[in-house]
Amino acid sequence: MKLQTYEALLHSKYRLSLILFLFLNLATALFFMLPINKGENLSFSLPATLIVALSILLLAFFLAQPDTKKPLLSLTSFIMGLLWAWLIVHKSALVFYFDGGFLLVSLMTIFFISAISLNEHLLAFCLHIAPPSLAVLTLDRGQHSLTLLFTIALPLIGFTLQSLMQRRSDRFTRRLLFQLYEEKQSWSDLSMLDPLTGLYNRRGLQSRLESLPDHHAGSHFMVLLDIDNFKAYNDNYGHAMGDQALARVSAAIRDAVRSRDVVTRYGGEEFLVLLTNVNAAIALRLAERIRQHVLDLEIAHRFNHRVSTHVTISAGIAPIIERDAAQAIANADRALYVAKNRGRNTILCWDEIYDKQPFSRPDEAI
Ligand SMILES: Nc1nc2c(ncn2[C@@H]2O[C@H](COP(=O)(O)OP(=O)(O)OP(=O)(O)O)[C@@H](O)[C@H]2O)c(=O)[nH]1
Repeated sequence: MKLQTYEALLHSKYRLSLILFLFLNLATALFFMLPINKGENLSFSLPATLIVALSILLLAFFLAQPDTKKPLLSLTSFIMGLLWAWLIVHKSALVFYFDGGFLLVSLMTIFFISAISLNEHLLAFCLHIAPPSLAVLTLDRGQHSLTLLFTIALPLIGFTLQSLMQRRSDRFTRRLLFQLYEEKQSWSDLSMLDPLTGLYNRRGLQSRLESLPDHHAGSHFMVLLDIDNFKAYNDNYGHAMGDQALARVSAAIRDAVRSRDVVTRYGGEEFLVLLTNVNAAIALRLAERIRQHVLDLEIAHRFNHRVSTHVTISAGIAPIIERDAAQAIANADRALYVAKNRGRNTILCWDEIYDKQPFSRPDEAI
């Protein structure tokens, strides 16, 4: 579940409350048009007609405008509350026998509408019941104060407490969701990094490739790098020293290129650098800088003696053509093998070997 999905869920709940609220107002106002006493005609009072008309209009509006924002619910509730107060005053004048029963029923009806449709919106709830409650208390003139106050206070207190609990639980859910989302993000970030070197792994590279902006052919380059004679280094200095060397070489590669370039640990002692928005000359210069930075580390490697007394690196470079990164990597790989054949500590561009004789892998050549 995404954060946006949760927000969308809250919005759809809000919208449903609004529609239910209008529907209940509409139905109740129509019911209030029925005659109070037997034998009377339908009473089309102005406030009841206004509630019906407003409910229909707003229902049509909200159904047509699904993105309507929250404050409208409070405003609509208050307007409806005022109209209900007006309707109760109007209707009470027509009641044949006044014993407070009509006021009580009216009040309960308003609370019924609010409790069902506004149970998650305390402000709208209060704005809806306030005008009719005041109207009822005024009309009653203190005759049934206790009963009416009890009828108003009990649901109001209950509703407020329930609303506070609901808010706490909503806040908790929201916090939990944010926390889970952040954890998911950091797990996802970690899953793209190589733990030894801190560089991107293949998954990280894939993700960066997917977000690579469109470019004209040949403006991004792949540089595949491989530490020379690393097996001999491991065999003679031990695996732990090998790990240290790998970490230092990784840092040197990262240092040598620009921050927008993507440096990946592609395999054991193999690295892939995605150089973005460069031309062939700059790509070659950056690869040369990497080679020099690694040599400048001066990591002793006696078993690399045919090449140097320090750890060295070889590289193959190839442009990405028609967004085909896999083909560019394959081409860079070929150039790398030829570079190894040519004595290691060497950089070679794909176009230098393109269309030339098939080459053999360095191990096969030795
Ligand atoms: N210490 C350490 N060694 C690793 C790691 N991953 C791969 N290696 C070692 O890297 C070495 C790679 O050796 P090879 O593929 O034979 O290549 P090489 O000896 O570097 O020879 P060339 O590439 O031809 O110059 C192997 O001995 C692997 O065990 C790692 O995470 N840590």
